[in-house]
Amino acid sequence: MDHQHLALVVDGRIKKALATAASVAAYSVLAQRMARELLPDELRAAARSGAAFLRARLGGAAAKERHTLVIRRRAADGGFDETDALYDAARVYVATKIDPRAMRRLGIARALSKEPDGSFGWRTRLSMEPGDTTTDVFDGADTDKRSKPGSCHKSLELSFDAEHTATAIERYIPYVMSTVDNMYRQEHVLRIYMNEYRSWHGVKHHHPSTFDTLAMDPALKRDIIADLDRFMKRKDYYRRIGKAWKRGYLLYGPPGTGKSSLVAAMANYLRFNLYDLDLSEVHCNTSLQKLLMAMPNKSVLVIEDIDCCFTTKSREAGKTAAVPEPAAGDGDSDSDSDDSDEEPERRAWEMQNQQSLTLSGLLNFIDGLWSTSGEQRLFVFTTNYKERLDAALLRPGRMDMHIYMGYCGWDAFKTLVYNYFLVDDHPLFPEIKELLADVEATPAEVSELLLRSEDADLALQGITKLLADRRREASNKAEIIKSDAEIKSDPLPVPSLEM
Ligand SMILES: Nc1ncnc2c1ncn2[C@@H]1O[C@H](COP(=O)(O)OP(=O)(O)OP(=O)(O)O)[C@@H](O)[C@H]1O
Repeated sequence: MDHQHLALVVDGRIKKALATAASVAAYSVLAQRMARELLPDELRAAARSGAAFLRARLGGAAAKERHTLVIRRRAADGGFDETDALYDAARVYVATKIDPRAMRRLGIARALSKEPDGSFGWRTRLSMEPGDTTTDVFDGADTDKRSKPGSCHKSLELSFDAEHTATAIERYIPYVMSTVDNMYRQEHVLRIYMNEYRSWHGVKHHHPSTFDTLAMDPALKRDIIADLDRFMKRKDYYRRIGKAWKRGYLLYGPPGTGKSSLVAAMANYLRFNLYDLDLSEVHCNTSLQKLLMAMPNKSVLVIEDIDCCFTTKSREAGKTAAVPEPAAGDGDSDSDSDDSDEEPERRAWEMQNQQSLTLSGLLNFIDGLWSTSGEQRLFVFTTNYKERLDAALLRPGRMDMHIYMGYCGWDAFKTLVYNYFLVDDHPLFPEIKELLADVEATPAEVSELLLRSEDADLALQGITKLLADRRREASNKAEIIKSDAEIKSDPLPVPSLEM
């Protein structure tokens, strides 16, 4: 017998483990962890699988009809070298289910794998051997996967009770695909793209900011994470309500409160590439459209300091008659860069017509028909001065979430101290907590002081001093203002001259 029985077990806990910890190149690590943490499930699954197998083999009154899906290495109509995407995904998925302790025979290999930071390292990979079995439980339904390596083609077989056919095809297969997609995303090195004139240029993005390291109000942080999670799951929802699968965030607050860090944390969390749009490089709406059209799915568009990007003049220009523009090139661009042989006349024309880049042009494009041509795109605008923003940007429904990034509160402070020193308590904490309630300091200021010393005591003393000085200055200032006000309300009697 030259085939594999792969009996996979998926329940809520394993799904979670896969979502957070799985790595395509770390099958063995994951498998060992799962074996350690989830042994009772595995045993349960093994028992279930055995029973199902016996039922199917022996027949009898209790045996249920089983259906099988054959996942071939090459799709029936695929070209000679074309490997079926589902076959690849299923093999990767199956590998994550291996419990080395439960297998008598296992394939083992050493391979060079790319780490998330872009470096390479050796990893051990385990794989199923012919004759092995694993069971997966998806929403309570058992599925068996079997692999049949043949002489001309290989295939995997997925079998399940006939009553679960719709679940297997419509939900389980997409689940396997998206699980593997997420695993690849965790491994994929993120990039940040910047625009130069009409094209994007990308570099590797290793911004260390994550939601764990971000210092902010914990409830707000939870809300943002929940919002992102909801957004990612809502493909069918957006389709049903007839809206583009995109989401807009407006981040506002004083300089140094973590707006850029939050953008990086969002991109890292979703594993999306960043497109950092510098509008001073964009001279008209056509160029803007070209750039946006080159922005792929699953990406984040960021425009920083949006309040500085559009002058009143340019806002109004959008309302006046459109300036005739030279015919745009092919807008159906998938590439990141397409302006290498841009005609100098076009560039000159656009430079002369800078006023034609408008906020309404940007917003119309983001909300318009183009927005429905892509999926899973985030738009993030940041500003230090929300009150200066155009009403068109603030109107309800324009940006889905307005997020205030404020001065360093107590929880944010503790996060920063933990980030830098792995310290979650200190004798100076009560005094600092009291000071933070009275005076304003940005997380950037606090971070800078924490970075100055490798000694937590010294760093915290520095912060205590900064905050105490600031409180003293504020109280001196308040005293002066108060006495000025008293003088004004109680002016010295002016001598009057009586004739
Ligand atoms: N909320 C925060 N959590 C963690 N670190 C922070 C936070 N805010 C600021 N920092 C630290 O300060 C540096 C500057 O912060 P960041 O650029 O994110 O602030 P910003 O609000 O975007 O500032 P600006 O408005 O000037 O662009 C960061 O690199 C980080 O080290």
